[in-house]
Amino acid sequence: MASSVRLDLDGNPIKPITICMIGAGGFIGSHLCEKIMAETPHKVLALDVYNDKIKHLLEPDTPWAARIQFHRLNIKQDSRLEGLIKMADLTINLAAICTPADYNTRPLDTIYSNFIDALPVVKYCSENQKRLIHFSTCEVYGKTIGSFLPKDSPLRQDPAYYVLKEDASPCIFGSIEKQRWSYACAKQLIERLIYAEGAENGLEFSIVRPFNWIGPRMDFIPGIDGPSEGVPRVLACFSNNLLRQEPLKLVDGGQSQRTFVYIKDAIEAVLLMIENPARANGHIFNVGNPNNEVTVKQLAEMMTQIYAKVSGEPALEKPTIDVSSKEFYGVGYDDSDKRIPDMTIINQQLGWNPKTSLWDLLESTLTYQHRTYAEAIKKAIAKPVAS
Ligand SMILES: NC(=O)c1ccc[n+]([C@@H]2O[C@H](COP(=O)([O-])OP(=O)(O)OC[C@H]3O[C@@H](n4cnc5c(N)ncnc54)[C@H](O)[C@@H]3O)[C@@H](O)[C@H]2O)c1
Ligand SMILES: O=c1ccn([C@@H]2O[C@H](COP(=O)(O)OP(=O)(O)O[C@H]3OC[C@](O)(CO)[C@H]3O)[C@@H](O)[C@H]2O)c(=O)[nH]1
Repeated sequence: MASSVRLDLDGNPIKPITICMIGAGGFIGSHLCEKIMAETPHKVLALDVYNDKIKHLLEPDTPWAARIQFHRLNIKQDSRLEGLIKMADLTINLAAICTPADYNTRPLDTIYSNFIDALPVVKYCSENQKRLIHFSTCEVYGKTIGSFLPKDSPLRQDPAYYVLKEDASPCIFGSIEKQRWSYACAKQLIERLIYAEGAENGLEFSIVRPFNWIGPRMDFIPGIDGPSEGVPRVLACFSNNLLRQEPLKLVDGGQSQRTFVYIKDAIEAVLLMIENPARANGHIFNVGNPNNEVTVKQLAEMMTQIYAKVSGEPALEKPTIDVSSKEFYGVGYDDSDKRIPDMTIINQQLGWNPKTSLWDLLESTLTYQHRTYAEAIKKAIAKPVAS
C-alpha cells in the first residue's frame, strides 16, 4: 500500500472506504481487486460464486489480508446481499453473463442475469443511500447509424455516423428473433432504471460502458480451465486456437471492427471513478481506446504474428479459416459492426486517457497465455481420449 496520503483530482485527501464488489472473482473484478489492494487503503468485500482468479489475493500472509474478504454467494438468492451492501460505502456491480455465445443460446439466463438479478442491487443501494458503480456495456449502442447507409455512401467516413457518444448516440438493436440483442437490451433497461433512481430518488451512481477490455485472466481456455465445448470471447478463442496450433476462426469473414483497450489502462479509469465521486456521480462513461481499432481479421493476423514471436513456434501456413456465424454461434446471432468510443466525458470529468497500443497489450497478454497454458495444452493433447 502507498504510504503517502492519496489525493483526489481536486487535491483533497482520499478517505479509506469499504467497497462491496459483486462479481469480484471475474476478469475485471480480479484486476480491480489487485489494483485496490496494491495501491490504496480501501477495503473490499469481494462477492462471487467463484474465486479462482483472486485466490492469490486471498492468502492470509499478504500485506492486505485484513482489507479483503471473500463471500461466496449467488446474488440470485442470498439474504446476505443487503447486509453486505449496507456495510459498504460503495457497491460496484460486475456480475453478469457477458459472453456473446450465451446471448442467443441462453437468452432467458442472459436477461435474468443482466436485468432481474441486478434489480435488488440497485434497490438496496437506493434505499440505503449507498453509492453504486454499475457495469453496463458498449453493446448498448448496438449497430452504428452508418451501417444502415449504402455501402458506397461517403457519409460512412463521417465520424458523426459511427463514433459512439454516451449522451447523443441512439441504441440500435436488431429484431426480436435476433436474440443476440437480449444482453444489450437487458443492460439498456438496467441503465435506464439506475438513471431513473438517480432522477427520482437521488441514487448516487456511475455507469461504466466498457469497450472490449482485454488482458490476462479473461474468460477461459476450453478444455483446460473451462468446458471443452464452451465459447469464450474472441481473445480467449484466438488464444486457444494459437495454443493448440489450429487456424483461428473468422466469423462471417472477420469484417466487424472493434477497439480494444488494455485491462490495466481501463482499471485506472475505474479507480478514478471510485476516488472522485463528485466528478463521477450521475455520469455514464465510455471506457475504451479509440486508437486501437482493427477488424477481427486484422486482430487474428496480429495475434498470430505476436504468438509466433513470444512462443518461438512458427505460425501456421494458413493461420485463419472462415466460418459462418450460424455455424459458430447458432441461430439468432447478429453483430455490432463498429465500436469507437467518444472520449469527451471521461476526459472532461476524470482526465483519463488510455496508454497502451494494441501491439503492446497483445504482446504482454499472449506472453501470459503461453506461460500459463502451453504446458497444460500439450499434456491434454498427448492424453489418449477414453473410448
Ligand atoms: N470485459 C469486457 O470487455 C466487458 C465489456 C462490456 C461489458 N462488460 C461488463 O463488465 C462486467 C464484468 O465483465 P467481465 O469481463 O469481468 O466478466 P466475467 O464473466 O469475467 O465476470 C463476471 C463475474 O460475475 C460473477 N457472477 C455472475 N453472476 C453472478 C451471480 N448471480 N452471483 C454472484 N456472482 C456472479 C461471475 O462468476 C464472474 O466471476 C459485466 O457486467 C460485463 O457485462 C465487460
Ligand atoms: O473465434 C472467434 C470469436 C469471435 N469472433 C468475432 O469477434 C468479434 C468480437 O467477439 P467477442 O469479443 O467475443 O464479443 P463482442 O465484442 O461481440 O461482444 C462483447 O463486447 C463487450 C461485451 O459486452 C462483454 O465483453 C460482449 O458482449 C465478433 O465479431 C465475433 O463474431 C470471431 O471472429 N472468432
